[in-house]
Amino acid sequence: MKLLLIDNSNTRTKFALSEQEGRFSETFWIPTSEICENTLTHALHGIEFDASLICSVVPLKRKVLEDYLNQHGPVHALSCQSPLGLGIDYPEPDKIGADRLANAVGVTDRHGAPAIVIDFGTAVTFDVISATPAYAGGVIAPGLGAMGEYLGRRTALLPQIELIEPPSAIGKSTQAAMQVGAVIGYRGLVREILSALRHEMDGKVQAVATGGDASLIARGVTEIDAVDPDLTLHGLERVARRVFAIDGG
Ligand SMILES: Nc1ncnc2c1ncn2[C@@H]1O[C@H](COP(=O)(O)OP(=O)(O)OP(=O)(O)O)[C@@H](O)[C@H]1O
Ligand SMILES: CC(C)(CO)[C@@H](O)C(=O)NCCC(=O)O
Ligand SMILES: [K+]
Repeated sequence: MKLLLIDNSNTRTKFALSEQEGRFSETFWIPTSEICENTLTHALHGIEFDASLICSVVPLKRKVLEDYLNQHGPVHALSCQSPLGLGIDYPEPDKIGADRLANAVGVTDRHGAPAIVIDFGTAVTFDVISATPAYAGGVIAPGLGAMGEYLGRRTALLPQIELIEPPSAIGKSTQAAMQVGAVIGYRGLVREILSALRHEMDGKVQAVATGGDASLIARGVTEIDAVDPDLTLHGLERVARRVFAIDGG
């Protein structure tokens, strides 16, 4: 059975086909702002699949995706009601972003629990999975992109910057100085939050990073144990296999 997995996030919407567990083909992305019936028809032209699973944190786009995919077979939208294989220890489970739930499933399945998963996307999210395993809550902070963009928009003299490793901590240009603030400053944010989370948990807890900016920020941060770029997709696949009753689900 061929599954179409869709991660509908605020910046990019990622698509992947899965026929064999853990192997993704036909992976591509579309800017989320451009998701409409037309772009979907073009992007999915010639791609065959039997069922699809949507993980959306953009309700209007989720509706467009669901309406389109419903014409092409069974569709499941990931939520706290989905067969996650995890408990949820949280006062209002239906308020948790579907991507955060997918990340919790992915990290538990691939790395075990307890764990902290950090997703460096438009926002950076930290999600905690207890030893049970159960989703226990987490942290939402501005993404690295937002940190870079904000100063360029709100000041007269500061430019937009490219988010790359600065050559030294002492910035020798406006751009370099801003890159230190964003990239090195961001690593400090990550270390401090991880330390506070681990302080409230028992024993050794691994931290796994994913999302667009994960490899840049994780560089040299020993508090992050692994970078797993496709963690959200793996979580989606795991849930899809259960929903559509595929072997190994
Ligand atoms: N080709 C790219 N296009 C857009 N962003 C990119 C790209 N490559 C890396 N990035 C970085 O990835 C970040 C966005 O990450 P990602 O694609 O994981 O976002 P997202 O999943 O849409 O975010 P979110 O889930 O928070 O909405 C941006 O801050 C940017 O710095
Ligand atoms: C935090 C984001 C934007 C990260 O993609 C998403 O998970 C979301 O919109 N969540 C809803 C609020 C919450 O998770 O508490
Ligand atoms: K994401």
